[in-house]
Amino acid sequence: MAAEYKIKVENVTKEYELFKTQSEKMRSFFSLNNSNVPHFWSLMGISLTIMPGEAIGLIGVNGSGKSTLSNIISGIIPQTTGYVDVQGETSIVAINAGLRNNLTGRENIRLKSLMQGLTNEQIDELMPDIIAFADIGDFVDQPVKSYSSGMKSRLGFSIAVHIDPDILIIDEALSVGDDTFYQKCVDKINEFKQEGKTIVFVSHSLKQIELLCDRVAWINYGKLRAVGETKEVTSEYRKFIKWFRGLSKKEKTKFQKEQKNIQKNFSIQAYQKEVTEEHQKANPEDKNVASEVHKLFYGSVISEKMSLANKILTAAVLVALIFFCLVNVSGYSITSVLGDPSLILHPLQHLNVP
Ligand SMILES: Nc1ncnc2c1ncn2[C@@H]1O[C@H](COP(=O)(O)OP(=O)(O)OP(=O)(O)O)[C@@H](O)[C@H]1O
Repeated sequence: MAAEYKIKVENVTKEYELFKTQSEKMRSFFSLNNSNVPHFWSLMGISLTIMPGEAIGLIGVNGSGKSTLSNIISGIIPQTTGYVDVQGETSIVAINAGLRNNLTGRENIRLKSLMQGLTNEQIDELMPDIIAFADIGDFVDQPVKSYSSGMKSRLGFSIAVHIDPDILIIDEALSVGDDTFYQKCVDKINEFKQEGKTIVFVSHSLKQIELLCDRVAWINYGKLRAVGETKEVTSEYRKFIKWFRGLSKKEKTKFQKEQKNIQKNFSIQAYQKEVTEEHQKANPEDKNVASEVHKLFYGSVISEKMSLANKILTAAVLVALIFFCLVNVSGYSITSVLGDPSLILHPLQHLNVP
């Protein structure tokens, strides 16, 4: 049976390790203990269901996790834990996502369309419409790095809407265009809505959100603070913004620091325990709640980190490889070297170095 929803995220979290340097990141790959690296939880358990044909707005202050969530939904980055199910093809338009700077506009159109599964014939057919909608003139054959942010946004938006996705995710992409382009986008988004397509719209502009969205989710420092009717949630959010602006500079810094500390000190184990207890309360007879919640947390996750077992295995393979290389160079048999490892230091063979 087909799912009723279009997008479902349950108990989704996202953790980042804040490495200071690239070499620190490399070292952590082989290290057995990463506890010295500061951790940051960009999302701390988000659950949200989005229905077909719905236009849902994501709002929240800078750094609250809106782009992280929209990138997880569009499959650009994996979640750390939790369940994500997206029924259909997504296409994301974001200010800084998707376009390759060294390629021309035309090449970007082809690349992105191919990545979305279109054939070259389909792309040839769509090309003039995409270029016309983006309205970037002769720049279409120039590298994207020479575009203004408005031009990039127009091109990104044009590609995204013309490849006809089931789900359109727009992350702040309308904020850099001029009024004429903005109106064109609004018309296109309304067209999409009438066709019953699903839209996830990330914006700091409450006016745009109120104009385009049926429902709004307010993400606040990694948590879902409210979700519901657009007017109700934007009104709550406006109250929060007013309260925040009323604080002194010192109070603002203190508040933000406290929120960030909560995100740094978030415990996934404690959260999993909390969710397990909630599920157990709702289903007191269910004996398998703990394993069900564990599956919900980790069942559909592709781990970005190497497990301890994998690290040990990789290290063992490396050591074995080095050992066999040394034995080979030494000229002794493996059994001789195993009997007397010091033989490796006195090779029978000598490399003929000119
Ligand atoms: N690759 C990364 N490494 C470390 N931290 C990251 C990374 N990407 C995002 N973050 C952090 O995650 C948090 C959420 O970022 P995100 O971009 O999702 O917020 P946002 O709500 O979209 O913000 P904005 O409104 O400014 O676009 C921020 O504190 C950010 O610094």
